[in-house]
Amino acid sequence: MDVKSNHSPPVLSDPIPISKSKLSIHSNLLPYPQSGPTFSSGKYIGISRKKPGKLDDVRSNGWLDAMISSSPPRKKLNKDIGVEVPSDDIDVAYGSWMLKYPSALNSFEQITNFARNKKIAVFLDYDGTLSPIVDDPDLALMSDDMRLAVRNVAKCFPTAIISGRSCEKVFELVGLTELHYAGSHGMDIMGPISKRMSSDHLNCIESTDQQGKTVNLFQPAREFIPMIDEVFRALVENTKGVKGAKVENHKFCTSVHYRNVEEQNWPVIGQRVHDILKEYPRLRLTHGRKVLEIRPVIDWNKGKAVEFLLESLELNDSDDVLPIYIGDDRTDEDAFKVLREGNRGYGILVSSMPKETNACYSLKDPTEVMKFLKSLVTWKKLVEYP
Ligand SMILES: O=P(O)(O)OC[C@H]1O[C@H](O[C@H]2O[C@H](CO)[C@@H](O)[C@H](O)[C@H]2O)[C@H](O)[C@@H](O)[C@@H]1O
Repeated sequence: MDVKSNHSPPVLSDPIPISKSKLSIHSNLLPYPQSGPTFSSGKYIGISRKKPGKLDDVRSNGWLDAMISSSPPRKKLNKDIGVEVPSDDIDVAYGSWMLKYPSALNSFEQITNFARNKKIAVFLDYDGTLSPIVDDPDLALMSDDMRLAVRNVAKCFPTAIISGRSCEKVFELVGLTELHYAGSHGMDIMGPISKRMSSDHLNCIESTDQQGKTVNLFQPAREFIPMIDEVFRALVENTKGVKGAKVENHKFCTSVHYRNVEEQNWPVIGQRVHDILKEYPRLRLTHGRKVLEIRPVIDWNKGKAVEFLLESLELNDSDDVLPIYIGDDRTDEDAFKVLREGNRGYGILVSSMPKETNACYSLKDPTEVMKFLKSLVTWKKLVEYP
């Protein structure tokens, strides 16, 4: 199945400005390290209160560049596409970027023509996709209209939300029981009950969800819970002097937000995280939207979570199924890549800025996401009851 073949091979924009060989930095401290194997067990290293490293670390290993380029503000100078350009030029750049990643709304007919006689499965990211990006992560609420749109979609198509937040937190924010949830970048999946999945996958057990419904719980990074908790506490301690910094514990990963930190202190926050992470070779760093995300070095991500959920939902026959994944973040690229590489479905990037992506289509913001979800429901009803 050739979902969309008119796109050149994707180039990720994640900045890795210097070669790994030039500096002898441990791979977990380089930006966007490759996923590695799962480690069976082992004691983690306690944090030694050593002298903090020099701020040069975060400059030389590319962290600072990645921090600066994440979530660039609109109508300001844009460093995300490599050069600083005024906002008018950004609009022009956005227009030509959209030739490559057309609006999923304008291309709706093309998408649904392809979906005819197929089962659509919908995967949604939360922050920046269903809720707008706001300064305080605790206030990233989705609107009632959006909740209704997601609910209606979930009634028509198998639907899952795959978020960087903990499963509990994202369920608390969304509050819908009609869909499946995967938290911690897919490392905490609450999927449909499946005997085959629990026998095929280690770390997959039967459990009950918040409503007492039996679910399949898949937690491939279970053994890292104490380590993440330890690192979370160290991060809280080490960043508490930096005004605006906020640390979140997502059980299988932890996030350090710098959105509200003065830009002049970004090297400080980066360096503090760096100093802690270098004590934990089994953890790695990824960059989100003004957030540093620390997670286990295991071969698992949102792309694997999509594959796992498709299998759990018995939707992994790719000729018959069209998965659609909508997300805004770098971590969503793993899911876009899975869909693109297998020619399996459509990735839709939510962005109002030009960005390199593995997605096929784009939507500007959560408002457009909502319009797209509503259109899917209308289309489904028309197909069913013409
Ligand atoms: O995978 P997601 O559902 O997109 O989660 C990714 C991160 O989202 C949250 O942070 C982002 O949204 C915040 C609220 O709008 C914003 O303040 C922050 O700057 C963004 O990075 C969440 O708080 C993180 O823990 C998630 O990892």
